[in-house]
Amino acid sequence: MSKEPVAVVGIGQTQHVAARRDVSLAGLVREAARRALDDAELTWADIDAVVIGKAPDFFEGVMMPELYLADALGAVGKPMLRVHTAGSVGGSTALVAANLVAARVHGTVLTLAFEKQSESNAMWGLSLPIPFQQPLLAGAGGFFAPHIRAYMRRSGAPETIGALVAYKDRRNALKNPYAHLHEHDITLDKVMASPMLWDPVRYSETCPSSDGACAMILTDRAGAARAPRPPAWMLGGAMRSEPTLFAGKDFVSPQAGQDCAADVYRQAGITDPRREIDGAEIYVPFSWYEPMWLENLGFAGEGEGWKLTEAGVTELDGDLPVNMSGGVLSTNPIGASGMIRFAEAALQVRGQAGEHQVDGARRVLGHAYGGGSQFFSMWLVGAEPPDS
Ligand SMILES: CC(=O)SCCNC(=O)CCNC(=O)[C@H](O)C(C)(C)COP(=O)(O)OP(=O)(O)OC[C@H]1O[C@@H](n2cnc3c(N)ncnc32)[C@H](O)[C@@H]1OP(=O)(O)O
Repeated sequence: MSKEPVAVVGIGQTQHVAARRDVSLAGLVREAARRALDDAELTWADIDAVVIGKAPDFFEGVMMPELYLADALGAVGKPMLRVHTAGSVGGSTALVAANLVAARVHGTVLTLAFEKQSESNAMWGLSLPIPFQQPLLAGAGGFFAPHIRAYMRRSGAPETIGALVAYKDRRNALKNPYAHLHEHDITLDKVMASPMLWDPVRYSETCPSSDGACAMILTDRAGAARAPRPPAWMLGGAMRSEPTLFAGKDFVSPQAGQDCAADVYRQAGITDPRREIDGAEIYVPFSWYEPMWLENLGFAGEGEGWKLTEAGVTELDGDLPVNMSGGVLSTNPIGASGMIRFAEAALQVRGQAGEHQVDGARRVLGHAYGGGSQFFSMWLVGAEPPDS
């Protein structure tokens, strides 16, 4: 039996900031959910099931928050499910919800991902002492910096590439009212003069820690026909995992990421991603991950990703715009960040991305990764249904 086509008919985000002291976790998620319902012009009664995701509980110190969020998310008397795949969770949560629609288990599903990092300290939360290793890691930056160095050495990329990505993403964020960082005085010189945090990652080349939530309403063909605004259609979606450490693991271009992208392209009938995809929202928490993931996702050959960045191809008005919303580099409520990538891709093909809209975007990729580059989730959305 063929799968039911899946449409995104509602999207809601909170204002992403360093600390949302005015709301509880429940208040934060409800705000995003309400906005998604309003966008779809639906009520809580129209939702058949709720699928939520967030990164590890120790980010807020609230264990199993899903136990008390059922009420805030209108899930009393309905199925509710929590997904966890570290930083990629926002993407995999959306895919679990999409698969419930595709399999005709539910007609309309609310999916939501969140993080309220101000309740804790993500950098030190991510500095876990791993058995049998030197306890020298300071946060995710400490973990990923050596892999960036490996990429720089392998590709021969000039030192300026990371700053170019940061300068672009922070300028894009100025066009996105929901973005956390709005640095109106940003310049390339300012990025390059910012303090070195985790060599080679400077202060302006890292993501902030954010509070925020993102929600989407996913529905079937009948639901899409009733939608008040143009839907985004899922053309392909996939997840892949691999262990954090194993002999032969390539941290610069993990096999799981390559396989995940290849699966999505196969489902969507894409044979040349660089030419057939109009833009991408890629999970880039540290600026150098833009060229690294461009290669991992097949947009550039090995060692060539930085050339796209340097040539301006990934700028908002470039040939392959990347992180039009300002990306993770400007907003990182970790658990929500993957879903924000998926939602921003959907906004683009719905023509509703406002000032950071790419003219005529028809097919856009949403990407997320998490853990020690071990979980990947991606989807490709289009302006037309998959069978059109
Ligand atoms: C899979 C993954 O997602 S891996 C990535 C996981 N996330 C991380 O590793 C988080 C990395 N970032 C950090 O650890 C922190 O934001 C740091 C170290 C860069 C800065 O730490 P702090 O100065 O203590 O940040 P804090 O959250 O208190 O924010 C202080 C101010 O600086 C701003 N700020 C935080 N980071 C940045 C940044 N990188 N660039 C510019 N401004 C920033 C905040 O918005 C806030 O401003 P506001 O008071 O006007 O709202």
